[in-house]
Amino acid sequence: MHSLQALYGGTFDPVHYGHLKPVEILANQIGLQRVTIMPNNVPPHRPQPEATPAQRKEMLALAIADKPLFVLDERELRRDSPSYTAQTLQAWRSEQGPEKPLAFIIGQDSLLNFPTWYQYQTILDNSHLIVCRRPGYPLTMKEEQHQLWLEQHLTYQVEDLHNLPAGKIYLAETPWFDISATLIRQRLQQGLPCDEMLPLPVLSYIQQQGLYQKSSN
Ligand SMILES: Nc1ncnc2c1ncn2[C@@H]1O[C@H](COP(=O)(O)OP(=O)(O)OP(=O)(O)O)[C@@H](O)[C@H]1O
Ligand SMILES: O=C(O)c1ccc[n+]([C@@H]2O[C@H](COP(=O)([O-])O)[C@@H](O)[C@H]2O)c1
Repeated sequence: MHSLQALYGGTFDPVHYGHLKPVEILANQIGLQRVTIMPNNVPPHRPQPEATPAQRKEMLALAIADKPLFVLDERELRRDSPSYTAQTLQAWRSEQGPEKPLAFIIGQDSLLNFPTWYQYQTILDNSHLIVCRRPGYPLTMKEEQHQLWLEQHLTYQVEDLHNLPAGKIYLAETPWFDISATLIRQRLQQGLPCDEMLPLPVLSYIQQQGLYQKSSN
């Protein structure tokens, strides 16, 4: 019996409840024992984050310290080249063997941009995609060919994620959390409170490090 392993990649500049809460709920819904959080080093499709890799890693460590569901994976932090998910998942698949069910978790906004990712079609050869809902983003792909691609891979059966090694896309029914790292960076820069948006130890660390104070957004 192979248990489903899930990887959750992101820039996490900073990590917030919009990352953590949907995935905790998802884990309960579909029976995930463990979620591996993987911060990228060089995000492929966006400017370099404001916080350093070490600071983003430390914020994640603080955020998950009391959450045994999550473990941290530093593999992308150790690479100086762009953190292409296709390459990371290829390596992960080689380590885990061909039978193990593997999944990569993303938010709805990432699904919409997914066809622009490096070698995106190979990602489903190595893992499933699990998509969490996010307010403000449509449920359908911008281009018809990508909508067709999505529909070809969609499953509504949680069992498929546990029984097949890869290849399915599952749109999870997680609640909306209207939080983004951009909003947090902007609010901090304006001196507005963010207590409801991210764990207190992360907020204290941000203040202690003097992060997100200049107007870089
Ligand atoms: N509020 C949210 N609800 C659901 N998924 C989210 C949410 N925020 C982020 N995600 C997902 O988490 C992953 C990592 O996101 P990321 O670290 O870029 O956070 P972000 O808040 O989108 O950052 P930024 O505002 O800097 O672009 C992505 O797959 C993204 O879709
Ligand atoms: O491989 C790619 O081309 C690619 C393009 C955009 C994003 N990703 C990955 O998707 C995850 C979420 O990205 P982001 O930018 O929303 O933090 C993170 O692990 C990124 O490395 C990957």
